[in-house]
Amino acid sequence: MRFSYWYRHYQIIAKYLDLRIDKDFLSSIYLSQHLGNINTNLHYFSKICQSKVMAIGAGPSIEDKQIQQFILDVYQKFSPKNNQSKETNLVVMVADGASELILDLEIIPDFVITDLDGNFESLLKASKKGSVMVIHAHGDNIEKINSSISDFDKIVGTTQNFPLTNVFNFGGFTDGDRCVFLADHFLAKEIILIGMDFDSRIGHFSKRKIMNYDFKRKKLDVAKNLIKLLTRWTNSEMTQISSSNYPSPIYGVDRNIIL
Ligand SMILES: Nc1ncnc2c1ncn2[C@@H]1O[C@H](COP(=O)(O)OP(=O)(O)OP(=O)(O)O)[C@@H](O)[C@H]1O
Ligand SMILES: Nc1nc2c(c(=O)[nH]1)N=C(CO)CN2
Repeated sequence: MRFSYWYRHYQIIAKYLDLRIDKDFLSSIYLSQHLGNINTNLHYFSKICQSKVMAIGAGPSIEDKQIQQFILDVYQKFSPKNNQSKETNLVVMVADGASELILDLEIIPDFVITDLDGNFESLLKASKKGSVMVIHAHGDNIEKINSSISDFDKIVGTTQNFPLTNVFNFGGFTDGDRCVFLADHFLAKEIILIGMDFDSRIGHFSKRKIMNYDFKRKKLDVAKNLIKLLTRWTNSEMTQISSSNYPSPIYGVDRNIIL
């Protein structure tokens, strides 16, 4: 997404959520400093091109057994070690809190998209097992950026503000919709949205203690609207998988499948 186009949306989001744009910028500067001058390996993302991406959020539907079975079935069928056809590579992208479940299912995510707000043990475990950590700097995680970056191995920095050395802006806001923007940016052939239940209750794998419920709900509104916006121009085919317990259709996606 072109930065100038994103920036207009970011300004609207900042106003809606009452965010401090200066603090967002400061956080990105710290992240850039921590990552240093050695070029980030953007080669990590090359596997996304023409792939099938499972973009997994922490909505309540991932607590349902049939959704977990769906994730396992897709993984078993298309993961590089099982995929005989080699036509479509599978890439697993997980938003923050959902990494706990995905690791429990014995899947190592290719990418964990995080603002370091999720279960820290799961983030560390994913990183130790080889996941690329796509770490997002914003005005409300400055302390975590400064204290935790050195705990992770393969890191790519992101921001919702101006891009800086080793800190990229691929568009998107919450960890869930940023998975989808990242997959689109690196030209995924297909994006399967799972656990993106933006109209439902806050998922158990999302933050356990919600400090500000209204703020969290508003962030989910933003996420849903951004994905709707992306459906207007993306060339990736988008399929949303949800469960009948938590219907949260995103209009504009190519297919809505309710399990
Ligand atoms: N009902 C839902 N509850 C929670 N997360 C959801 C839901 N539906 C979709 N999601 C997506 O799953 C992602 C889970 O991420 P998580 O809540 O762990 O971290 P986050 O984006 O940093 O949120 P926050 O900082 O607000 O806690 C969210 O970013 C959101 O995009
Ligand atoms: N300033 C600020 N920016 C964000 C925040 C947040 O809490 N504060 N949360 C996000 C993920 O949900 C994404 N961006």
